Amino acid sequence: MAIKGLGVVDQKYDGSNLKIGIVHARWNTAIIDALVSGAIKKLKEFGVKEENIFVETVPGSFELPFGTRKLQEKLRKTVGVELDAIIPIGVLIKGSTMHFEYICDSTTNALMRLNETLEIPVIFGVLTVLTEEQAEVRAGLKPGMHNHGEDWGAAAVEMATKFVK
Ligand SMILES: O=c1[nH]c(NC[C@H](O)[C@H](O)[C@H](O)CO)c([N+](=O)[O-])c(=O)[nH]1
Repeated sequence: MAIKGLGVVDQKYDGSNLKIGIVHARWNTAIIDALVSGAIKKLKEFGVKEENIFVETVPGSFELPFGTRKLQEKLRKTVGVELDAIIPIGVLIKGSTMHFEYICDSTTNALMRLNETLEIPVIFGVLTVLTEEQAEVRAGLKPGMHNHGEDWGAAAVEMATKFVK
């Protein structure tokens, strides 16, 4: 029996009144696109309306914290929308230098701190993998493998329902 993983996701959460932001990087786009699709698919399964899913992109994962914080501010200013949760999505793949480690660590800590700054759940949607194969597996791009983007969508709905609405 599989041990690791989120387990059964309780479908009782009603996402029909939730407004969810997704900020995704544009590095490793084949993986990003699969993760974003998985997150949106799961959000819709919980009843989140398409018009209440606000997607913005940034160049790379290092820009996710700034883009995540500014998306909430931009939506508040332009369309008067208050988000109930945000899902930053990025894919960091180890190269031949220490660049990967520094971006993983700094971005992860910055996103964690945003949970306090923004007062809404900021879901950790950043893959930090050693190979492209690991990224494909976690984006559900290998037969029978699970798309972690779905877990992030489910986490956003649960956290927003329990602690924001
Ligand atoms: O999202 C990523 N950004 C990456 N670098 C760009 C970085 O996030 C910034 O966009 C860039 O440094 C400009 O600030 C990556 N690598 O360098 O390998 C990567 O794998 N993934």
